[in-house]
Amino acid sequence: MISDALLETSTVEARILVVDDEPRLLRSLVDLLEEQGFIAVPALGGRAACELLTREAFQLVMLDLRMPEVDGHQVMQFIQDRKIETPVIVVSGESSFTAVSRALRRGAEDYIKKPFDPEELLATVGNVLQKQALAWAHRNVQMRLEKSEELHRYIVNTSPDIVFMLDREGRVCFVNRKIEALLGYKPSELIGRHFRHLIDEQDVARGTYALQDPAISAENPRTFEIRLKTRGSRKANRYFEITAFPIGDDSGQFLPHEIHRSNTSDPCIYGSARDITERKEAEAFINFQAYHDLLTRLPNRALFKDRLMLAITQAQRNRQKLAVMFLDLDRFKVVNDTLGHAMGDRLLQAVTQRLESCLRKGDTLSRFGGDEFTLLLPAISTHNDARKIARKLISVLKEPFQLGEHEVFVGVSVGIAIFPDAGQTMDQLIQCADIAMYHVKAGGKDGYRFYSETMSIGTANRLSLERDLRQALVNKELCVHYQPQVASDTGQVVGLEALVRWQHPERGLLYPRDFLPLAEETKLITELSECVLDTACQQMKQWIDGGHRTLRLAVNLSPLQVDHPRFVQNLIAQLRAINFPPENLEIEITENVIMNDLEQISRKLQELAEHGIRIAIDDFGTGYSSLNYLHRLPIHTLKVDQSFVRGIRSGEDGACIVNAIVAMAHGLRLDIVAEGVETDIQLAYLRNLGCQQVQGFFYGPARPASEINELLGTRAPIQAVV
Ligand SMILES: Nc1nc2c(ncn2[C@@H]2O[C@H](COP(=O)(O)O[C@H]3[C@@H](O)[C@H](n4cnc5c(=O)[nH]c(N)nc54)O[C@@H]3COP(=O)(O)O)[C@@H](O)[C@H]2O)c(=O)[nH]1
Repeated sequence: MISDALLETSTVEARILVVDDEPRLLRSLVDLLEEQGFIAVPALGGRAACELLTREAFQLVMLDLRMPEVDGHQVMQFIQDRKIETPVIVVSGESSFTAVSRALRRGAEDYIKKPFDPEELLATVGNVLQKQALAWAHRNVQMRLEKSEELHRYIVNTSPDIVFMLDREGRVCFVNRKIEALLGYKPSELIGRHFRHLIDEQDVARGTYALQDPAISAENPRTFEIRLKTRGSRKANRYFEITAFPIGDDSGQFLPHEIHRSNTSDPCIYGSARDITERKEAEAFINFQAYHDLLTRLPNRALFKDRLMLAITQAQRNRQKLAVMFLDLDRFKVVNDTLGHAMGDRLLQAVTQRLESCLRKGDTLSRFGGDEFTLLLPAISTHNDARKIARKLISVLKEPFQLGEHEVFVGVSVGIAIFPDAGQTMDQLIQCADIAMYHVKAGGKDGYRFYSETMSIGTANRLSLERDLRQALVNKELCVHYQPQVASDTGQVVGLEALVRWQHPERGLLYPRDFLPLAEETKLITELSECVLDTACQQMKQWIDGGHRTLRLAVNLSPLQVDHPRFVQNLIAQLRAINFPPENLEIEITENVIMNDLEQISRKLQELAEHGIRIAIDDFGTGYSSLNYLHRLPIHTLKVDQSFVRGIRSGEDGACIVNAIVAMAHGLRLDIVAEGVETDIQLAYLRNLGCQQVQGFFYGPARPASEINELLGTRAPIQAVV
């Protein structure tokens, strides 16, 4: 190894090791060299020379050949073995061809014959030293170059970006090792392949065009985003930001070694590719979030409106129809409130899946908020197309949902608005579908309706109706009608259900379906129900005091009323105020009210039962599926819903359900009242089944108190209304 100090020394200051076994000759050679300004170090014999070469560095060795013990050939062997890179000039009395060629083969630079000519010797020394200095300088440059290339190679290979070069045809001439980490290809397998093979199919045209653009230059590089294909990775492609520009013709000489070995022509384009996959994914997520509902992954309101606007434009252009549906889940609140929000979320996801299973590719289902969905069916031919889909949606949601260990039932109310009949604009169509949906809800839920103009009139009237309802409570326009509950075996009236009516000054007698949904929406229901309870209790008190001691009053309670924190105290206070016997009162609540908050309801009902008030479950069998609560609550009566009673007449299924409910009520020792009895066949069937009490148009509708007075006055069994 050559030390830097030696390299920097001029040939004049060179240290020269002079080796001879003849002291006189040695001295004269040293003197001659020192006179010329060299630093001459004498070594008397081969052994001394080897010792000095081991310890010190020299730029030249002047070496005698024939020496005792260690001769000149052995010293050269020593120099060779130790890889000492000091040139040797042999100064010897031997001049045979064999001796000279042997010395030169061993590595001697030159050969001077003794006795030597001082001038010739000095000229040879100067030549060898200069040659040596040149060789060392060249080696030095070479080493620096190698180091520099190594450094650049390191920089290129450890770059966080892919660095590449392409030839004029677009074939890869060079690519750094980063490509393996990012895309899974070894650089060697890409050399010679066209860059286009790496580009994702969707971006090939854009990518190749960008690289061929004649406008790009080193000063004006082209930067573009593109997807590159991966190999052996979970992702099929990754996003890159590529910066590329053409390189000059003379760049070839600076190129990495491997380029020259490849089967490509000269590099023409230099580029770097930065992996921006994470940024792209984050952007995509933010974008997705802005236009989708994260729970269901459905388009949100904004995206739905956008798609609807486009669909309207297209439908207008092609003179086609389209349908907008507004879907609102029935009984979702009950599940959410009773089983918790996590279950509510799972239900919404499951509902989404089922709804999606009914749709075609071009349809857009969106979550509008809460348990509301909207659906766009672009380009339908007739109302019938929308009708079929609506029926399908309703039918798939009818099946129970399994949420963990809970089996729950929801339904859906669907309002449909058809373009252009219902409206011409996006907002009009959504609003009309919403109005139609509201009418489905008001009419008993779980169904569909097409929007019609008359619905809007109703909607416009809602505001005035609300004002009127407030006024009605003040003006005492609400009245109570009573429907008899009759013992199925004797025909005796055993109870009366209080049902509210509204004697509207202009519209005449209104029924609960005309105003109760509005009363619930506006929260006027609490006041209304209290007013009904008060009127009915006062009236019933007169009948009880008149001798009908066991006559029972059944009153419907609204969920809001029951939900009130002072519900029990208020009810008891109300009864006490008129001295009403609590055991003559039966409150009717639906299963949904119970499931709203089972714990709290259970406490409240327990308190009421302790006061002697009876509790009936209204519309039994139509609400929440879990029957657990029957054990946990103080329930006295089950009221079989009219829909099941109707089934007695129309088919086996309805009758089966009635059979099951009556059997269960017997098993649980509960009273049973069958609602909606309209025919003697139904009455006979129920009586045979052991259903003790019935109620329905067979015995007449709810009637004003005056008519009930007459009915009770006769004390005879009540007659069927023919
Ligand atoms: N919170 C309050 N809710 C009330 C009050 N009054 C009524 N309601 C609720 O409105 C529902 C509808 O009541 P209504 O229109 O009066 O209908 C009742 C009966 O008229 C009807 N019925 C009775 N027999 C028959 C029949 O043979 N056929 C037939 N098609 N309908 C019949 O059923 C309704 C009674 O049902 P139910 O209450 O389930 O016993 C009503 O359901 C109440 O929920 C009120 O003051 N407060």
